[in-house]
Amino acid sequence: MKQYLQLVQNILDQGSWQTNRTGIRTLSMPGAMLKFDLQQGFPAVTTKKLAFKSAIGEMVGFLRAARSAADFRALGCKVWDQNANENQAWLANPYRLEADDLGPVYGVQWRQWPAYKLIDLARPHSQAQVADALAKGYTQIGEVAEGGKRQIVLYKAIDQLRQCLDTIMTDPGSRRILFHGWNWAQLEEMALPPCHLLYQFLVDQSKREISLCLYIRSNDVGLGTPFNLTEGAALLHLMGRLSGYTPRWFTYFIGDAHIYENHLDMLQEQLKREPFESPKLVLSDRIPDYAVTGQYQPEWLEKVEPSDFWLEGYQHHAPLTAPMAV
Ligand SMILES: Nc1nc(=O)c2c([nH]1)NC[C@@H]1CN(c3ccc(C(=O)N[C@@H](CCC(=O)O)C(=O)O)cc3)CN21
Ligand SMILES: O=c1ccn([C@H]2C[C@H](O)[C@@H](COP(=O)(O)O)O2)c(=O)[nH]1
Repeated sequence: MKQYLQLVQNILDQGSWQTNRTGIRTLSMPGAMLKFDLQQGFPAVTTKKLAFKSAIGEMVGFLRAARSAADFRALGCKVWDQNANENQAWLANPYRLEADDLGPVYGVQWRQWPAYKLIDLARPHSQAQVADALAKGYTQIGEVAEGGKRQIVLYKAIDQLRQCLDTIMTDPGSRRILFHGWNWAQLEEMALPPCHLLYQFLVDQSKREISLCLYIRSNDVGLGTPFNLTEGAALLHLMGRLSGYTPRWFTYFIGDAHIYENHLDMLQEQLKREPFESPKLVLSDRIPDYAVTGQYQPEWLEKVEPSDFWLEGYQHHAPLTAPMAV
């Protein structure tokens, strides 16, 4: 995983000091890209011990639309505890429901993006529009009268991830297979607005390969990047397994790439270490391979467990860690 070390070195060479909401300064660099051929191995950091089980637990939590740090802990991932319970701004936020609550973060948007339609009954084809919305799974939740106009309110929770998987199956040539976490209508209800927020899947029908472009608006290169690389690549493997395509290119775009001041020692130490060969990700045989079964089983998006994922041949240097900025 030389690319990770190159990113760290680039930030050290070209970054500049910035202040931010956490009170811990960062060396920051605008714009970075890492691109991995997953056929050559899994992008696990090797210059320290990757908390693989924790990262996979977080991803499984996203798949299940978790909104509580307790849900993540139950999956073996403790990294949300501080954001849920130690951030003063969040503790004072009226949308925080209870201890451990995170609000409608990541998975809630991935699996249950709230969608509303307002249909003015006086406008052309309004009845056909209502019928179309009902056929697409919306339910009528009310009626409002605004300025004398009658409007129907319809609601549905959009399962963006499932729609992506469905589209990979039904229209693999589509250039619209993406899901988004940045829901402006709910940002203020979240403990933290999403960092990894745009996932686009690209299918190569002739090679029977699937690729992912992931955009991360803000990335903590010391702690966040190793997790985000693991989760993005594992998600691509899972989507490939369920749709019968081989995972290939994982392209990782960062908006604000930064190193927190108190992570510098950890990263300097990693730069002194020679990276090992990349390991291989293995998915349990429990997860049905569409290429083998020919049976589409999208319910496995929810059924997978952290124990269904493991690394083979993972060689790493001694563990290193550093505090998370809250
Ligand atoms: N400042 C900050 N950085 C982040 O990367 C981050 C947040 N906040 N808030 C939300 C999530 C949580 N993520 C995190 C948070 C902490 C670790 C972390 O402490 N990792 C340790 C080991 C953790 C473990 O053993 O479970 C590490 O050494 O990798 C990783 C990802 C990524 N996110
Ligand atoms: O998956 C994640 C989640 C969070 N981060 C980091 C990036 C930043 O250091 C903080 C978020 O703070 P903002 O002020 O909202 O940018 O968390 C990450 O790297 N990966």
